[in-house]
Amino acid sequence: MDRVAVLGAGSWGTAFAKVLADSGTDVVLWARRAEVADAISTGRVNTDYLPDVVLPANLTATADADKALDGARAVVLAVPSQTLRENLAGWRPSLPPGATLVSLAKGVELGTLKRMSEVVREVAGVPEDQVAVVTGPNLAKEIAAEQPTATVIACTDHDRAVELQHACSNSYFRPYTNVDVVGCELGGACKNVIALACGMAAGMGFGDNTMASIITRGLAETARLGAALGADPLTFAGLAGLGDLVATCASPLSRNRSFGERLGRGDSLARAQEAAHGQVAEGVKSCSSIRELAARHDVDMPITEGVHQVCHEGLDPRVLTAALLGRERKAERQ
Ligand SMILES: NC(=O)C1=CN([C@@H]2O[C@H](COP(=O)(O)OP(=O)(O)OC[C@H]3O[C@@H](n4cnc5c(N)ncnc54)[C@H](OP(=O)(O)O)[C@@H]3O)[C@@H](O)[C@H]2O)C=CC1
Ligand SMILES: O=C(CO)COP(=O)(O)O
Repeated sequence: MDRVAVLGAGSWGTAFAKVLADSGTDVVLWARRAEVADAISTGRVNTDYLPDVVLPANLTATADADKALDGARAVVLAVPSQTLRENLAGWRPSLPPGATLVSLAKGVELGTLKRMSEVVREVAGVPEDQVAVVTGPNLAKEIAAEQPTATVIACTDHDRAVELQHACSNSYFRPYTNVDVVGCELGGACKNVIALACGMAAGMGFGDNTMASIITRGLAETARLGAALGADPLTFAGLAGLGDLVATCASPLSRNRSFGERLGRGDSLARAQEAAHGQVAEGVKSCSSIRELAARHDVDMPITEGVHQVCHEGLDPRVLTAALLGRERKAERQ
């Protein structure tokens, strides 16, 4: 692939731009603040998000989105889920015709309850097969440090997914393709909410049995939602499902898990938000949209419901624990 634009120079946008560049693809990275673009251009470092990582020479940065988009074969969208619609609407006039539009965001839009690829299709006015999603166990800091990982490129157009796969394959990053966009996106969005629950459990002092139980039951409720929305059930056993769930729920690098941990230790939502230093913990908003989506499709998601109540209705995580344990007894695969 000749040239790729990455729009959004936070942790994952910057790390993914590095992955592309290290795979031999020329990349232009757009940062919304000129000082971030300047620091990358002059010092080869994103001082705000990945201060210890030297970025390769075939990665250039700009604060001018038109410049980044000019002639790009693929456009990677690396902004938070809840701002993607507004950002993309601004970029739409400059999107190169036919370019693959790639979402990195893991969330479900508040209000519309749309997945990110649905938002992209709607705002950019492109067909489903022009939109791809990259998702999997991909903690940005580890990838920026070139620690080996795998990921999934989901697109209904297999050839487009393969083209992107070539553009971002290297010695530390191994992308697989998948045509189940619905399942892959739901896996990425729902695991953030389950990671908040795991963080809460850790904050309350619970150990590995509790974590494993939340992860496994979290996967069960994610798969139930997936089934209702037409996802392939096997996707949830793969990198975009179980893989990302395990990485995010277990890692101290996860913003969602860390956020939940603060709530579990008794911090208020406002204090947890302050401690996030402006970095996005997508599950805090997506717990509400996913809960609504589940209700619309009559799907039972008790952990997601509880996380929503802790984050937005002031429920004490200890009360949530008691409520989850006190639910009506049932068979595991009911
Ligand atoms: N970090 C990770 O490990 C991974 C993240 N993801 C997903 O990728 C997406 C992006 O996350 P990530 O890069 O980590 O987020 P960060 O919080 O690290 O960075 C967010 C980026 O988006 C920019 N931004 C914030 N608000 C707006 C806005 N209103 N308009 C335009 N740009 C904005 C920020 O700019 P500024 O610096 O100027 O505020 C920053 O460049 C999320 O959906 C996340 O779930 C997926 C896999 C891994
Ligand atoms: O999506 C991620 C790892 O795959 C990053 O998780 P956090 O957003 O919780 O840091």
